[in-house]
Amino acid sequence: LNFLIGVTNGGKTTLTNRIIKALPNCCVIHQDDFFKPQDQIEVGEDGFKQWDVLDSLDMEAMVSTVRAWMENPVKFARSHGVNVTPGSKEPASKDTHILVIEGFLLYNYKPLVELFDIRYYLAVPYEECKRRRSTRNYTVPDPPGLFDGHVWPMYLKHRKEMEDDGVDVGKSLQIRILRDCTLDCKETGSLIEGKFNL
Ligand SMILES: Nc1ncnc2c1ncn2[C@@H]1O[C@H](COP(=O)(O)OP(=O)(O)OP(=O)(O)O)[C@@H](O)[C@H]1O
Ligand SMILES: NC(=O)c1ccc[n+]([C@@H]2O[C@H](CO)[C@@H](O)[C@H]2O)c1
Repeated sequence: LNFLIGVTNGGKTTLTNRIIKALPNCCVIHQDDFFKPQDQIEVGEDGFKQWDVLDSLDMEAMVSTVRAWMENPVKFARSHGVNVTPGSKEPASKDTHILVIEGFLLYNYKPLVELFDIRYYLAVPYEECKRRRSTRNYTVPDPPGLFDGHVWPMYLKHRKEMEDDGVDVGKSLQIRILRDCTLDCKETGSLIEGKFNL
């Protein structure tokens, strides 16, 4: 299981799409697909719909989807239209199957944190993040002031919680990932950090 987490507009989806194009037997689960319907999103004291909190996501459904892949990656791949290499369905097949899970709030949900093998963290500075966000069209468009009033403060809060919980990123691996991902880093202008836990 590979986890790709990072700030909104850090380039997670872009990088994920490149990874799945480059690798066979590679499935992806997007956390954004698990947002609850709009009418179930709470409105905070600040007047904003609280999209950037765990309560806005059906995390149990997300974990069930991850478990479905773990139980039978070949079946999961086929039902999601992912090409599998011939022979993968043999019981003794040694083919490697990869799952990429990408999202902005993955490390703050314990049942998911327990499952990861490899994780990467994408970050972009405030100004760049705000600029990119302003070009996006989400299914529910950002009301004026949402970025500074909700999105960025929640990002800082969750990042701090993650660090306080000791979900740190390994330095040696960071170097290795930086080397492996030189191209992507240059292209995304993103900071990429990672940790292997094998
Ligand atoms: N290498 C890059 N250089 C410049 N802009 C980029 C790069 N990669 C992605 N972007 C732009 O940044 C925006 C966010 O990219 P992407 O959708 O991959 O991010 P994300 O982390 O998945 O965001 P979110 O979680 O909010 O959906 C897009 O408009 C995309 O075109
Ligand atoms: N995908 C959606 O339904 C949706 C709706 C409103 C806001 N968002 C934003 O998506 C980002 C994560 O990718 C978060 O910052 C949400 O604000 C998504």
